Amino acid sequence: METIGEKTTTTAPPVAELHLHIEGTLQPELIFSLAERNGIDLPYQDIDELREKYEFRDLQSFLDLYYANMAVLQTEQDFTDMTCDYLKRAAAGGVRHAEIMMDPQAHVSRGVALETCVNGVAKALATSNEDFGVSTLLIAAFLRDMPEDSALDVLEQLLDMNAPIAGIGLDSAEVGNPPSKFQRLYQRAGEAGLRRIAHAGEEGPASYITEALDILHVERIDHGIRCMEDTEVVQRLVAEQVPLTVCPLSNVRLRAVDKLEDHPLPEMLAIGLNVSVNSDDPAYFGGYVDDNYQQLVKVHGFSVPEQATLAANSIRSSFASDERKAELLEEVTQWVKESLPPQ
Ligand code: HPA
Ligand SMILES: [Zn+2]
Repeated sequence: METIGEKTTTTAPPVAELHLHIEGTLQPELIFSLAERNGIDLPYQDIDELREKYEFRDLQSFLDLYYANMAVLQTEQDFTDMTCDYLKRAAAGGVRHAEIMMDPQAHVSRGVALETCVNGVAKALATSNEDFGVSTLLIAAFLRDMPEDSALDVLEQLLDMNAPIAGIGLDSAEVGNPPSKFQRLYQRAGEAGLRRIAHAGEEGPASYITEALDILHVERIDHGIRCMEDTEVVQRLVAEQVPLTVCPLSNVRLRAVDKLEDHPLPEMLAIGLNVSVNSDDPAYFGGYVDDNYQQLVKVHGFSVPEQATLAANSIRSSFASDERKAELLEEVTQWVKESLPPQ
């Protein structure tokens, strides 16, 4: 769709992807080829049968399949191949910087060594800028439906092995697992100099956002869309410009919103929240970050300037160096010039 006259464009802007689970990039084709490589029997006959399961009722129904499919990830090479596949596709869609979450507990609990999953992903990230033009950071995400002591144990192992992680995150089943459950984990991460982010306000209430900020001292909120239910929380997020890494297609596919037309992102942008657009688990939710942008243009008529604001928010909210941020913000400026109709 090329509708420059309406100030929209088919190409998404250069962005930083800040909310991406690397295990959520496992495409069905790769699941089947890794299963064959590792001699793993899958409970599906073919890719079509697997894809039929991608109809989710809620976050948990997705997580059940997300964790089950990880069974094919056994060797360092498996993790490297998965990460390279994502970086190649993300780069094609305009991603220039990616801060990638991985769930180490989901792998060590399957008998995969911590070094295997960490080194496998890290090997792909080490040359991502040269290979794909994407600068990257790795974030260890911890499972909130497991005990805090399990997370603390894995974090200590990551620190002991000097794992190349920039920060920690908190994901998995949100309701009933409030951020306050992980106060010691986040205190330890802060003492170790790690950046801190957390999922909050996806299915959980706006109060989880407040807990993540005041008890875990996070710098970014993953999702955060349920802030819109609490005026005071919204006012604080606007005043403090707390980054919210929103995932529109994910919210539709996990039924956090009924359809994209109902998504609060346009209002969130309009009232001055510091929002970015991300793909979350693109292999499961029908699109990479550029597909999210294109759906937002199609359904909500996001203009070139609005897309540029979202892109600039993603870059400014990243943990990239100031030099890298300036470089990417200049690319967004150039994208706007190329996307707007000639004066
Ligand atoms: N929310 C919680 N846990 C997750 C998600 C998410 O969006 N994606 C992968 N694990
Ligand atoms: Zn997520």
